[in-house]
Amino acid sequence: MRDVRMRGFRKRTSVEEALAALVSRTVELEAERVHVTQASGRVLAEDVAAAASVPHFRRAAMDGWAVVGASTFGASTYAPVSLVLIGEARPGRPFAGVLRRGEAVRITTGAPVPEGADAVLMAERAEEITRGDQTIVSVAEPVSPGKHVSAIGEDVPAGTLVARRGRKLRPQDVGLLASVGAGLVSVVRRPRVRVVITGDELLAPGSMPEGSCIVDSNSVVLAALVARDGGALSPTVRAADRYELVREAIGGGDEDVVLVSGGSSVGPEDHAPLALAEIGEVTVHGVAMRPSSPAGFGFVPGDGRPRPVFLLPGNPVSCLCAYEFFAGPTIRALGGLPRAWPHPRGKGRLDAKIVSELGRVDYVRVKYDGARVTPIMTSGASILSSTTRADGVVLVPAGSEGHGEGEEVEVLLYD
Ligand SMILES: Nc1nc2c(c(=O)[nH]1)N[C@H]1C(S)=C(S)[C@@H](COP(=O)(O)OP(=O)(O)OC[C@H]3O[C@@H](n4cnc5c(N)ncnc54)[C@H](O)[C@@H]3O)O[C@H]1N2
Ligand code: MOO
Repeated sequence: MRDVRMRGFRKRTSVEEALAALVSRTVELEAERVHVTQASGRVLAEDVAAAASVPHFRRAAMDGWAVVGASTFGASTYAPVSLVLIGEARPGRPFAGVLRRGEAVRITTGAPVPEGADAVLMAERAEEITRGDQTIVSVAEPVSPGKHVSAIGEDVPAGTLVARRGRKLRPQDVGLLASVGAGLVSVVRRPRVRVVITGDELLAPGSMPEGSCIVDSNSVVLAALVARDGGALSPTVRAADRYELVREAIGGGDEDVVLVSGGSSVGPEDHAPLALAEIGEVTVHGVAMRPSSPAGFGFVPGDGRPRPVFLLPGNPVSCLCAYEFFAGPTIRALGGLPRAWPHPRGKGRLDAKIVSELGRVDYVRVKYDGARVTPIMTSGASILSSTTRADGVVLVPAGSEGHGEGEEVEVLLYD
């Protein structure tokens, strides 16, 4: 690779071209089977059909008595109908016999409705009276057949498709999968991600900034972003600004994705691009975007597939921005999720213009109140607080020189 250090970038790749190079070389990982109790948040790798109906028996929807509806017809407070109580049904403890007209079985919600019964009379609509050695259910109101009886498959009939391949399973999805009898579920393997933090000046998160050292914030941001995108993070690797150490940190390990923070640019200590070129390939270095123009990526050989390595500029906003444009979509795609930015979107009118350059994509931090979009002025790539003051970002496409005051724009919201 041509060493661009201290010479600068002659040509920058467009965001579009850079993304295309990633799309063509990063495909969904293989599936693995996990227990349904561990499947929330995972992406289904296969369609799942219900192996069993829910419910798989006729189920009482109310507490009361199971009856033959027709035997209560004509009942009123003045002329109650008497039914003979012949037993009890509880959830998990069904009534074993067959119920006939004129009979009642005490039943609680969730219990199987006895054979012969076709309705459940609510507890409020009748009362039990002891008459001799019999218990009589005195019914003051008729109940129609079918009332308060959940049919087999009312919730899910057996054989129904309950979740499609590609779905990111939500808590209620895994609940439904469990209820139809799913045990092991086939999900897309989570991409394993290695974060390499370079920089002699960096102290581990949790430290107090001191002397000429600053606290590494990029690994904290990246860890949260990787988790958001479904990646499984390995322990952070810290490399001092020495070529061999950076090369070892990038090449070591067997993670599916490597994120390298810092040392991406053209200074004498910016070893990451050269190290990547030595152990693999630099596909893109220098992108027509702001911030993050020194961003890049390439591939190192992996077990059966090339593993993408992302060069994320050290400046905190640039690091976040390069992740969002390139690493995030790739990690999501490897894990079976859409590449598209996961941010909720809003629309609003700019109350100040945004100036960009033709051919360059801009990542502009803005405040957004649901209607007005205000670009944040102090917005250098080293100003991480510009992203915490912002509610979201406006992306200015390469084909635009910016947006005028009053123009309607789309905002990608940070939460
Ligand atoms: N001659 C040129 N110089 C620079 C260019 C250029 O095109 N030509 N690009 C500038 C831009 S833009 C950026 S961005 C930076 C990116 O450089 P590096 O990726 O090599 O980043 P570093 O030099 O390592 O660090 C930059 C800055 O960020 C701080 N930093 C680094 N890592 C972290 C971290 N983990 N947490 C918090 N802050 C971090 C570091 O201390 C520096 O202040 O290059 C410009 N130069
Ligand atoms: O692109 Mo640098 O990423 O502006 O600070």
